[in-house]
Amino acid sequence: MSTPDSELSTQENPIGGAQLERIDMGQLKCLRVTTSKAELLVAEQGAQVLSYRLHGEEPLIWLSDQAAFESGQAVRGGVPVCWPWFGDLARNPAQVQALHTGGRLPAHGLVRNLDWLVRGMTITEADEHSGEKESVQLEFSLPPTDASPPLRHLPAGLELRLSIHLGERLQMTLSTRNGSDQTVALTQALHTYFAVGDIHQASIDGLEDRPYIETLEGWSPRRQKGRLHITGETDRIYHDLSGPLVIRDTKWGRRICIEASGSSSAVVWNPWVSKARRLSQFADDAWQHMLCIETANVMDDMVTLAPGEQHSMGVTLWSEAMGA
Ligand SMILES: O=P(O)(O)OC[C@H]1O[C@@H](O)[C@H](O)[C@@H](O)[C@@H]1O
Repeated sequence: MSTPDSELSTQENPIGGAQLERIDMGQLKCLRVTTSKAELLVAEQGAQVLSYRLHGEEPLIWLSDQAAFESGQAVRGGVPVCWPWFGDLARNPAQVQALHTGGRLPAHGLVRNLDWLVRGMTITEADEHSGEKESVQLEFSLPPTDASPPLRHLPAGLELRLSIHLGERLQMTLSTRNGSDQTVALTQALHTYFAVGDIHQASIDGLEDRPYIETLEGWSPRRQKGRLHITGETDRIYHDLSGPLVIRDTKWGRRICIEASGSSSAVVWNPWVSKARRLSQFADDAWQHMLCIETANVMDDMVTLAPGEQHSMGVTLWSEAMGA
């Protein structure tokens, strides 16, 4: 059965089974979802998933031990939403840059440290008669562009939503609708920080033979040879992706599977030793236990929307025991 928003108490779902609670983490209002299989924590600021773990297992999504839960500051870890540009605006296609001539132009766009609106929370209980599976659905939207000062330079009527579905797997879908009267070009990412037992024993399948941009060496074009092992600072933009990406984590004996839709590019990032020391909310040795694989629409994979058009980019995550 589904529980409409109004029936959800701020403590827990009185029906039992899956629970949804409102909690504060420092200055941030958060939603904590607990199902029979997993726990998920999401901040209303940035509609940022902060952590995700299956009960009894290591976290799938990494959250920094030094995370600051402060208003106006993106949290280090989880899944920050990068929109309507990814990374440094100056590195984006000319059509994307052309839309942003006023206001602040921070790395990764404008929305990861804004308060989003909670549009819906739905709990579906398992029902063996109907075959319904237990799940929780959260719906967030960005406030209208004219209601939030950092968004006022965007074309009026541009809308952004994030749907988060927690069932057997975690699914996130970022949808943009161009309700403005002009064509809009944007880049974006679901900047997922994955947790790994030991980066030296982790590798990524699914990038073999794919073209990529090596941002650490003059943004030069390269081609991936074989499976990717992370052996130093890594900051790459992969293109022409089609199948799932898989993190093989030998230390924790599991695979994390990442299936994207509406996206053919991904960013792979690990700061390694010296950049780790310069990062905010990041312990000096934290690089050993995280790996970002960011489901994206970047560079030639940017999204162009005529008035009235919409685009959705999604990612589904799950883990499997190695050898299974
Ligand atoms: O520190 P930030 O702004 O959250 O960015 C973290 C990293 O995000 C990655 O997406 C970029 O490719 C890196 O270059 C960057 O360092």
